[in-house]
Amino acid sequence: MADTGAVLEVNNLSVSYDRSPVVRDLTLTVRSGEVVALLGANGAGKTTTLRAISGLLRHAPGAVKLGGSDLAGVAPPARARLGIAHVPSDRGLFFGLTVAEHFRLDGQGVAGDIDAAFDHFPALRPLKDRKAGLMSGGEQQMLAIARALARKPRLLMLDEMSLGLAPVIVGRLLPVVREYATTTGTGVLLVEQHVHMALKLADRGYVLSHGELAASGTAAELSRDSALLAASYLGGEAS
Ligand SMILES: Nc1ncnc2c1ncn2[C@@H]1O[C@H](COP(=O)(O)OP(=O)(O)OP(=O)(O)O)[C@@H](O)[C@H]1O
Repeated sequence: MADTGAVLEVNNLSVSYDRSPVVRDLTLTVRSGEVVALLGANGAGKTTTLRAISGLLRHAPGAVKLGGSDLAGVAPPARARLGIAHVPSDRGLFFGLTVAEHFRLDGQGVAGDIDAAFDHFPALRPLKDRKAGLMSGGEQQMLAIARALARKPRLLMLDEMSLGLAPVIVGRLLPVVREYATTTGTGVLLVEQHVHMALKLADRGYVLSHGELAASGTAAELSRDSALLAASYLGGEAS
């Protein structure tokens, strides 16, 4: 088990689109081996937060640190090389490419790399030569996550991995992520609509409301405070 230092530190992060602030003064931490849930209603600023951490949106100096190093001014590809893997909600796949070709595209072409990725998701193994566009939503999400894991990230960010998937499928994917974090020390920041499912396996969580931090705590604490979660969530999923 790796050390438990902070992999990601977000300090007073503020992000604007065309000068309208969308994320305000957000501070959060993801430690090595932790799964941290980032929760909140539609439009609360979760995706914007992940995009700023990836370097796709500008942020102030000191607002995003990876392993203690300030990432201000570091471009997205360089952040990826430093160990940030970001799986966007559309999964970032190429429908005309096969499973194996996705790994080759990422420079993970050797059999050992692909095999290690398939160890996390054995269901992908027989689909090696299948085009992503011909796979089910669950299989596509497995590929998207396996691709990210094959890069052995220090920080894995998953945006709405459950989008379009049946809860039973999500219930199979999330434990793989949990196990990966625990065994490798990778920190995971998980944006998830299925609040209860996320809090069941997360260590801690942060709740965003209108771009600001509305609550934070251990997953157990947040799960108990269903009134607060529901209030922050508008949709009332937390009841
Ligand atoms: N490219 C953009 N230009 C302008 N405003 C944007 C842009 N992307 C998002 N927004 C706005 O920023 C706010 C936060 O959006 P964001 O996607 O970060 O929320 P979210 O919490 O991830 O919600 P969702 O679950 O709907 O994706 C919303 O009001 C959204 O309309």
